[in-house]
Amino acid sequence: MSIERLESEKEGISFYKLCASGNDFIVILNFSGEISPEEGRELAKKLCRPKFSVSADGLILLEKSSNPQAKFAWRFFNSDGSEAEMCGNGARCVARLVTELGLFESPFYFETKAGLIYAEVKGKRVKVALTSPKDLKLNLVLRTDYDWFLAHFVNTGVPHTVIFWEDIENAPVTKIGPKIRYHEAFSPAGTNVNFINIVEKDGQKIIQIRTYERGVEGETLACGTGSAASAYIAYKLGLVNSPVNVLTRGGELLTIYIEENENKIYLEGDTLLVFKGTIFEDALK
Ligand SMILES: N[C@@H](CCC[C@H](N)C(=O)O)C(=O)O
Repeated sequence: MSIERLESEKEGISFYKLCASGNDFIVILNFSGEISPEEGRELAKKLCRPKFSVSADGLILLEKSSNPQAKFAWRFFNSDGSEAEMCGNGARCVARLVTELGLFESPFYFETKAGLIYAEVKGKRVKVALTSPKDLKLNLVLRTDYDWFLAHFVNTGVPHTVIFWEDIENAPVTKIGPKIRYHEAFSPAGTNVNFINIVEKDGQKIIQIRTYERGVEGETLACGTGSAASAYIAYKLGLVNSPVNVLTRGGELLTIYIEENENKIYLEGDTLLVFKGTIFEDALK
């Protein structure tokens, strides 16, 4: 393919690349519905690959919603092509994108498989209200072929298991993560797995977190719903007060607000608009 042809090529899928605290996403405007869910799954598998393609933790299709309360809907695909009900950091990214593009004015609601998400955008800072936490289970004993673990569980849009681990630098994220992710206690949906430690800095408690993500099948630099789940569990155990600061593996702080009266968790942090691009044929083979 010649440079001239590449430059003049009008065909191809336009996309945006965004990042929230090191959790990165490819976002495609699919309001025409041209890309089917099956094609979305295939695109995620191809385009999320590092080195061979754009590289990302997930791919998001923005679509029309039939819910009168929602401005739009999304389909979220993990990098392995699996579809997830929700993604906190992805939600912050799309809220920023549609606002920057002038498509919708903040605040607004949008539709996910987990339910309606409320979003407020202030420049690059985005705050979203997640779906109400459900299925809370504290103090589960999980046996694995390696060892047993004391764990906690909550669904903050997607399923999350939380394990306290003091030496967070050496937490066995990729060794034990998959064993818990596929543990029979969470079958068939599986779970994301968060290792957390609470430290005190300048009189303030901070949760350090590392997450093994379902559908990425590895550690990511941040997980919004995982940070929310961890803060919620630490709060329920009486270990922290709201708002809770969560230090992600990527080094950014996320702020989690727990509103008991509304039974809601809010997730706030910065977002990055990284680039806009066009996918060429070669990358779709
Ligand atoms: N990184 C996300 C969660 C994405 C979905 C997750 N991998 C799953 O399949 O449950 C976040 O920021 O919440």
